Amino acid sequence: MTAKVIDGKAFASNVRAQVATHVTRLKEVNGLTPGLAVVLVGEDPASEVYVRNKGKQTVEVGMNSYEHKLPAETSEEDLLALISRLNADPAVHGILVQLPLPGHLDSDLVINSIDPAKDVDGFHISNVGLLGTGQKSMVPCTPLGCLMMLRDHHGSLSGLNAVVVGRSNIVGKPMAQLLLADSCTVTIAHSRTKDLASVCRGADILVAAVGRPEMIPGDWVKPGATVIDVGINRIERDGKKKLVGDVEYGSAAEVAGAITPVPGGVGPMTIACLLANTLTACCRAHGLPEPEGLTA
Ligand SMILES: Nc1nc2c(c(=O)[nH]1)N[C@@H](CN(C=O)c1ccc(C(=O)N[C@@H](CCC(=O)O)C(=O)O)cc1)CN2
Repeated sequence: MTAKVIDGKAFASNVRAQVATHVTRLKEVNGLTPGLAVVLVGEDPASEVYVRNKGKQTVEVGMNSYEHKLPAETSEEDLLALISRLNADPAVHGILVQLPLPGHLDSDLVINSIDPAKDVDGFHISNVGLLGTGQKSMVPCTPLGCLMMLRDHHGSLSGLNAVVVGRSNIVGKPMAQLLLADSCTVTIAHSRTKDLASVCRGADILVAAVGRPEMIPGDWVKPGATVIDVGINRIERDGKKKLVGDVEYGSAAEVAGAITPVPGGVGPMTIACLLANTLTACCRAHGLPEPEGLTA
């Protein structure tokens, strides 16, 4: 079997087009323009690229983008003061602090200082709790993107065996909650899981989010399974720099029914879902109906 390749770039472009249509209507009918504030502390090169792309795509869908670039040595007090101002600003519907933060800043403290209604990353402890208890929340962007692609491919996910490899707060745990809410039977596996290979072989849906280059080979994949590769690992091979996922793409694509590539799979969906979440936050802030198909 050769797997169907799930094209995240095309999917993300479609999500952005839907967001743009809603934004146009919000402006025309309600006189509202959703606004997203992105805060970057320090000069991490990958983060700078992500933040630049976030700002560019925010403007492209017709929203207002507010970028705050702070020096690496910014104090916690100054960062919290900025977030407090953004929380109070009615033009800002979404706030995002780019991760990772420099080591002297307490990420949990910073994230939990964001107004949960504006927490478009879905990382605030209130949103984590709401998601875990099946209540309306802001949903983390990467898992939301994975869910959209899975729903599109399968229709219903009900009753499917899903294995999520990785237990991070940003991807693994929220992904598992979303799959559970869609009535999958969910296993969260990780580096200490016994016989990880056979756990993975039981998965109809295999989500790899461990951050270890090509850790999952094709013979861990159940024939016909859907493989969602969240890994973004920069490696050097034959003297060339390369981006690979957590799954060994070549061997897995021979066995799987469908698979996301790296690059061009899950990655582009992260920013598309950030825009969708900002739109959702704006609609909720103004008591308007939420955009259909763009939330969990
Ligand atoms: N506050 C947050 N910080 C971080 C998040 C997040 O969701 N919120 N996620 C990642 C970085 N990230 C967005 O911030 C992100 C990662 C990857 C991509 C992407 O499009 N990847 C491309 C490859 C791009 C490349 O060449 O590097 C792909 O997979 O095709 C977008 C956004 C950590 N921090």
